[in-house]
Amino acid sequence: MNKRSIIILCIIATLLCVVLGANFYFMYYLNAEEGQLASVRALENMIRQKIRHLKPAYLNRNPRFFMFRNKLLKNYKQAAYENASVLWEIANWWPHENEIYPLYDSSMGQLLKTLREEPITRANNLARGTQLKLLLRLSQQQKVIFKPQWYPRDVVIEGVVYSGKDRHVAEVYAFYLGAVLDLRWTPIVVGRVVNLKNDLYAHGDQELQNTIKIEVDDEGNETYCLFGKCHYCNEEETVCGDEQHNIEGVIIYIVPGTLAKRRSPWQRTYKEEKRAIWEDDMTYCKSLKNKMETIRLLDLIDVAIFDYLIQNGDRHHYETREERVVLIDNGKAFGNPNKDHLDILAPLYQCCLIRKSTWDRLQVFSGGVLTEIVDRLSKQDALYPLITDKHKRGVERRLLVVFAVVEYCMDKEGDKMFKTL
Ligand SMILES: Nc1ncnc2c1ncn2[C@@H]1O[C@H](COP(=O)(O)OP(=O)(O)OP(=O)(O)O)[C@@H](O)[C@H]1O
Ligand SMILES: [Mn+2]
Repeated sequence: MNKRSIIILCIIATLLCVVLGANFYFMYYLNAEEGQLASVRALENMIRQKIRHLKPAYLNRNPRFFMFRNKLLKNYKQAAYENASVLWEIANWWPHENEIYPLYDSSMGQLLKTLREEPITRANNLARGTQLKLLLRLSQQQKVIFKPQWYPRDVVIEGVVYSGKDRHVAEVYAFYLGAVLDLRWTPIVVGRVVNLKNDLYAHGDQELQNTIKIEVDDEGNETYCLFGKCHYCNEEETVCGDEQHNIEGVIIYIVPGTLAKRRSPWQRTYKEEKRAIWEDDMTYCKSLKNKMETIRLLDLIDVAIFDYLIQNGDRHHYETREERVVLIDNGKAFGNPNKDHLDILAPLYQCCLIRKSTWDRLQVFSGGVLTEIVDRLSKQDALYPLITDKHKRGVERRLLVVFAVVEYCMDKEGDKMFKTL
């Protein structure tokens, strides 16, 4: 062999190695990805299987429910009051750690009435977060947050789980659902029809007034449209009043105390082409269990169940009050009643842990009772019915999924999955 042939042979060998190497790497990568996909699918199949074989107790009404129903209906029933200031003072003393209001308190029904009826005496833009919201003052005293209506109840938001703007009624629903499930970690919220002209523009500062467009037609009729001031706010996307200048919205009581914001370990990438580690790694919770206190993990698992029921897939950050998790910002729930994003439940099925009290409470509201009681409680709200029947069926369907996932975990972990922290 001459020198030239040797060089050519070497080049061919090197090229072969590179190509083969790349191929092997590619094949390895493919397999790894397939493996991950397979484990997610296997889990989904397991859950489907479990749902088909759920025990009757999960499907039927629980007789223990009646005891809870009467107390709930009594506690949240709107009641007359004399002095709103006194009630606000009481409510501002209520929060303890992440419990925003007590289990039972005769002031709750009165407080709800103050939020529905006390006059709005000041209105400003509130440029916190990314969505349009206002800071209102009631009776020159209590500050509350206002989120307006963007969509009719029956609109189906297509696309990814965090698509679209806020669904105002979701905040009210979250309040009652939290009360029912004894996750009293949400702000107190009521629906309210407010007048864009007389309540908001008339009591708005210059800045708010500058973000309200007033159009007058040929007959001299005015239309008021608010676009506000926030990250996503722009003059093309407005909330407009009807002929009387009324708009729907929700009044969110401000949680007293300091809130701290933290990145969720199950945060999405918010890029459709990029998946987060937790989305494919079914052992993701293992390392978290070492890094995070169990009480925090249990809080986040409660949050996951809550969010899954209402399909809030936008909890990129969670907030804490005195080191416990609060359920602030539930506006992105109820986007699409036909779709269940199982991955919102990842904290539950990846960690296979749940607070015993949450598990007991969920079972009290089996058999269609959960949406029934939220419906009964919210009958007094100005925005009733808060959600469509399709959404209600969605909540009930997902409750069964939660039961099935816990059954799956019980197979895997036994009773040690239940914690009392
Ligand atoms: N009821 C409340 N009590 C106290 N603080 C609140 C309350 N609601 C909201 N906040 C504060 O205002 C911030 C923004 O509110 P929120 O998260 O509802 O807005 P958002 O526009 O939906 O935000 P994002 O785009 O991040 O989802 C919260 O992070 C919280 O710190
Ligand atoms: Mn939000």
